Amino acid sequence: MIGDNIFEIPNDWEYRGEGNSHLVLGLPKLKMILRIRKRDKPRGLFQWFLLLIYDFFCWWYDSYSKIEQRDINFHLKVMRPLLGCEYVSDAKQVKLSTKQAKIIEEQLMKIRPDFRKHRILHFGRATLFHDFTILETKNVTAELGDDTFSVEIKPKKGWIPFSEKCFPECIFCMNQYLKLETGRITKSSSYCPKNLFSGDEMKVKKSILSLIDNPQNNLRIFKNGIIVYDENKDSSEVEDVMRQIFDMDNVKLEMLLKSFCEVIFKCLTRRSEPLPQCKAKLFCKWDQTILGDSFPSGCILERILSVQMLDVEGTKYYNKVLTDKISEWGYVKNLIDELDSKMCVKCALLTLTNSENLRRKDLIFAPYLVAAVANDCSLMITMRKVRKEKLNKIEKEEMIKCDLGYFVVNIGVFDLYPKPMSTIRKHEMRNTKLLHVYDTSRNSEKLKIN
Ligand SMILES: O=P(O)(O)O[C@@H]1[C@@H](OP(=O)(O)O)[C@H](OP(=O)(O)O)[C@H](O)[C@H](OP(=O)(O)O)[C@H]1OP(=O)(O)O
Ligand SMILES: Nc1ncnc2c1ncn2[C@@H]1O[C@H](COP(=O)(O)OP(=O)(O)OP(=O)(O)O)[C@@H](O)[C@H]1O
Repeated sequence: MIGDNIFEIPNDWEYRGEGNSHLVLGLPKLKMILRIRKRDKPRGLFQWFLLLIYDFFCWWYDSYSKIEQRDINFHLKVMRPLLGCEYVSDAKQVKLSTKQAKIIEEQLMKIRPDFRKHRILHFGRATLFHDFTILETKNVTAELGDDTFSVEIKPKKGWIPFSEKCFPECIFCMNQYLKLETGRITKSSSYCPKNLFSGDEMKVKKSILSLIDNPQNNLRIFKNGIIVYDENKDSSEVEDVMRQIFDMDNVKLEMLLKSFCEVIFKCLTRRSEPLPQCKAKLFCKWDQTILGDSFPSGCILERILSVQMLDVEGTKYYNKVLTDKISEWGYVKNLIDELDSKMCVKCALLTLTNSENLRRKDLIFAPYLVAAVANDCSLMITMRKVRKEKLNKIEKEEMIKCDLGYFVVNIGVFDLYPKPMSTIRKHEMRNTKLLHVYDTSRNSEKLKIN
């Protein structure tokens, strides 16, 4: 917490976007984003009244701030070391005044998408993170274009754990049938996370094209922090966005898209510094043994996939051993308290959960729940084109090159807060539903053909 002082939201704030659990404001002058928790909107006067009383007690005991700090600790002490500090932002909790909060809430009503309005802002829980749509160019000597573009990808689950190997398709692909049925999407996506996480150049590039064709909530493109392409735009608008990214008028769209895929592929598979040496080396290398040389070491695809791979067994197993006595969030504090600081987080986590005399029983579920965060996180590639190409050798090596020029880039990962224990039950129910909907959809397709 920044003292107990109230954080003044700067006047230049802008609505950046929101998911199911958080709403995000961009704060351009601070180069930060403010990520505010959301909660269900109470229905009826009685629920509002209960919430008011509950809020009062939470304020009295400072509970909201403690809960937010718990999540920040998980972000900083579990997810950040697993993915690498170069990809994950620091985090600082802030307190907002009720008056400010009300003003912002009112102004946001006009901007927020209707399907997200059933959740309201939980101003007791807010945190500042680095704004990944801003590119640090202090050390770049080359002349750069004026605009910064950011490509946000929510890659979803690319790893198939043991009990899901018999599923007809991956969770993302099966979920398309369910989302079609519930009206969340109008057209099925040809994107598949397994292809993106294959590391294979052709498959990764094909995945990027699929995301452009049908972005859903898996692709967004920003220009200087303002959305220019997402599921709400017409796919024909991508041409103008590509022209702006490459700063080129006389090149065919096909060539622009080819170069875009080239840049994104190179970013997703860009080698990075190895994680700090782990003396134990018990589990930190096993995923690399499985992955072989599919990826350049330390690239963002490898880092996310290796966290997803912490779930070896799959939902079915964890759901079977889960009892109702286990609390929703207790595992987060227990995990942070029990991690052995002499090992890397992966070794410490798996040593802990494989130990025969595990003191905190809820830690058995930690690998699954940490993997669940990696299955749902997002990454952002931020880039600015080099205007004049008189670059020295070192500059060229640091930049990303494609047929249409050089780019300065940065890669960030976010949405790394813990998930509650009930996520396991939720996933088990979802999987049952997915299999059912998949089956009925396929059967009705077959009937149509016959
Ligand atoms: O269950 P999934 O795979 O559909 O993922 C949920 C996401 O749906 P998606 O399929 O990406 O559209 C969902 O995203 P949307 O609300 O659909 O944009 C959330 O990210 C949800 O996480 P949480 O409940 O906010 O912590 C996600 O729930 P978790 O699975 O991470 O618990
Ligand atoms: N550090 C960041 N830098 C730039 N933009 C960000 C950052 N964090 C979040 N955003 C933007 O805010 C949006 C919502 O944030 P986030 O994904 O964390 O919300 P969420 O509700 O937790 O998501 P989900 O529905 O996946 O659980 C993102 O889609 C992204 O566009």
